[in-house]
Amino acid sequence: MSKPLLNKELRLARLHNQRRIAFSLIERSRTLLKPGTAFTRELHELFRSQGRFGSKDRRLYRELIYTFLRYLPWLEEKLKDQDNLLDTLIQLAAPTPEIRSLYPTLSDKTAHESISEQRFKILKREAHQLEELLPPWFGEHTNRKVSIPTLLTLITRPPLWLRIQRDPKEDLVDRLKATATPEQAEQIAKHPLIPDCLHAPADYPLANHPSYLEGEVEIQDISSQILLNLLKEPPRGKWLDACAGAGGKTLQLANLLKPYGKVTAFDPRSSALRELQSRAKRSGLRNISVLQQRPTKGSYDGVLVDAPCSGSGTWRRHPYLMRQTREEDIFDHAKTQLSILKSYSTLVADGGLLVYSTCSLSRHENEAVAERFLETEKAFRHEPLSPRFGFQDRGRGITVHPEDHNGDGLYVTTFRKQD
Ligand SMILES: C[S@@+](CC[C@H](N)C(=O)[O-])C[C@H]1O[C@@H](n2cnc3c(N)ncnc32)[C@H](O)[C@@H]1O
Repeated sequence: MSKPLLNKELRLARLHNQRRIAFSLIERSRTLLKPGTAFTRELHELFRSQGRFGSKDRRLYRELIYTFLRYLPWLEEKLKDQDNLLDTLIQLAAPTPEIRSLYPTLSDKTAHESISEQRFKILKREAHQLEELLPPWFGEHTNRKVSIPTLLTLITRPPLWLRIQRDPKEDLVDRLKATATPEQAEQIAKHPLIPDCLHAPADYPLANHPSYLEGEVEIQDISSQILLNLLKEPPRGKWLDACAGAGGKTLQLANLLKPYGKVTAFDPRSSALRELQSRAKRSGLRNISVLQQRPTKGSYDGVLVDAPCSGSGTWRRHPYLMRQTREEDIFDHAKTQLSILKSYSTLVADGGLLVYSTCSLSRHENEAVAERFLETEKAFRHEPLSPRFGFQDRGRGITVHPEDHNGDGLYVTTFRKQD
């Protein structure tokens, strides 16, 4: 047998194997959709159970599984036909290098739709039908009508948003472009409106880039970056980031505070705090401290309560949440949010600011919680956010929708404690 023929056969055998593994993982991932299942952790375990999975394998199978979850209501019937399901998924998924390697297996050689928002058309559906992909209660919960642009955003994964954390010595954009493919390089640019914000394609290989390893840039979704830029006055003094998670906002806050203030971060998840500490170290910022115990005393000029929530604003990044969240979960979250907000409001100094935010698009977790808070906490008044980037606080906070800046969805409102 000649060598090229052998290579072709090996390649086909590999593709066949990849498709078999993908299908089995997709079937098994459906069992992780029960409400309350830690989907990402379980998926990680599922990948580990496959033995020798490298980062490329994980990227490939995750992209296929997440694509499946985005379109689940339309794809369930295709589970009966493995080849048909995989061919469809390969066309719907983002054309990453790993996905591209699967193209030749498409039986009908259909060209991949280059415009991500139009890919659903291969399923012979119209844009308005995309609503069928969302949980039926969702439209009733949002404070803006679920429009076609909303739907198109919710079914596509967002780009990689970066925040410039340190003034770069030389042109950062050029350095990021230097390690990108020509296609990726074309999409790397500074945002024209949002300070320090950079756009890169979702598949940009950032993990080993010196600018990332040395803390010159951090990963932070654009809407999350917008949040602190909407405060009426730049933050000053002593701040508490009460629900800091892995520190996305802690780092940005520390940057905005320096050299006039500092931020103390807390989160009940010690693993998140460990990640926060390593990111803080990388950033070189010295005005961040971490609390391992929930703070019960103290008086802060600002307290940020970025509360745990349903995460519906992050469905495009975490499509499993769209499949796991039930309407009753939203109401449970709202109760927890109100209680967390009230408990940390006691740490706000007289004249200080309390910031409440969620990455939910449900008004029950957002405006309704803020209203209930103001009903009982008479020392606080709503303080309107700054009208920037086209947003306007009409007395009920601001919702940044995923389609506004091609990022996550979130809600933010602020309360001033009276002197
Ligand atoms: C939306 S996430 C925070 C994201 C983070 N602020 C960021 O910018 O990356 C909500 C966080 O609240 C934490 N949390 C849950 N219950 C809490 C509580 N009672 N007090 C403080 N944090 C809590 C969760 O562990 C989770 O990390």
